[in-house]
Amino acid sequence: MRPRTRGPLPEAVASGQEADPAPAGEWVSIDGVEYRRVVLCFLFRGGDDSGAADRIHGDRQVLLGLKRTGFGTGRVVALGGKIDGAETDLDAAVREVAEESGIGLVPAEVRAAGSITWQFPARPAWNMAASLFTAEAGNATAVACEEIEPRWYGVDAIPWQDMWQDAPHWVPGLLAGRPVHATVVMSDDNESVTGVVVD
Ligand SMILES: Nc1[nH]c(=O)nc2c1ncn2[C@H]1C[C@H](O)[C@@H](COP(=O)(O)OP(=O)(O)OP(=O)(O)O)O1
Repeated sequence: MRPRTRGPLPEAVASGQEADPAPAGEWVSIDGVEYRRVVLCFLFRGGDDSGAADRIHGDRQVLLGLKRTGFGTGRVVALGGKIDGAETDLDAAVREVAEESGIGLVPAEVRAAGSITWQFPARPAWNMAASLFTAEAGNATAVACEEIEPRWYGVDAIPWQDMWQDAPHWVPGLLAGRPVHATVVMSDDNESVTGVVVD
């Protein structure tokens, strides 16, 4: 992706037939399309984090959460959310993990793991561009908050049916320890997927 501008929200994001008020947050223009800037952080524990090819087996687990409020309510998602003001993507990831799970990460131990854009052509106000991160959580305990109910899943027991429909296209790479760069275009129902490119 090629970010061209970065800054406060546009007043509205036009969809052709309608113009939704743009949700608060930081917006970025990529190849002429506006996206709200967000972060996602996949926390892991147990198993083998050495980069071995068979690392996805064994007792390795990833922390996901049931979204209870806001965008994506009812879906299982990775921890994350909007970038606030001038904070860095890394700072946003550390803050969101703390807010949504109570787990305090050391920024230097959080790894950049790529990027993804989600385009909702029928609802451009929902377009988002995420920086992806991964981190080891050790034996830290995850605590639920109002917005999300975190839960550990075996990396070979991911609840795909409860996640966004695009997740099976790009999450497995992260679970296998590979950085992911993906673009997703959602269908007009804002649920199914029209196009996905994953590098
Ligand atoms: N198609 C999609 N597939 C996916 O797996 N995650 C998606 C997605 N579209 C958006 N997301 C994620 C990215 C982002 O972290 C999250 C929504 O951001 P937020 O948690 O900031 O939304 P909220 O409306 O809950 O924000 P607040 O009102 O500030 O709590 O949904």
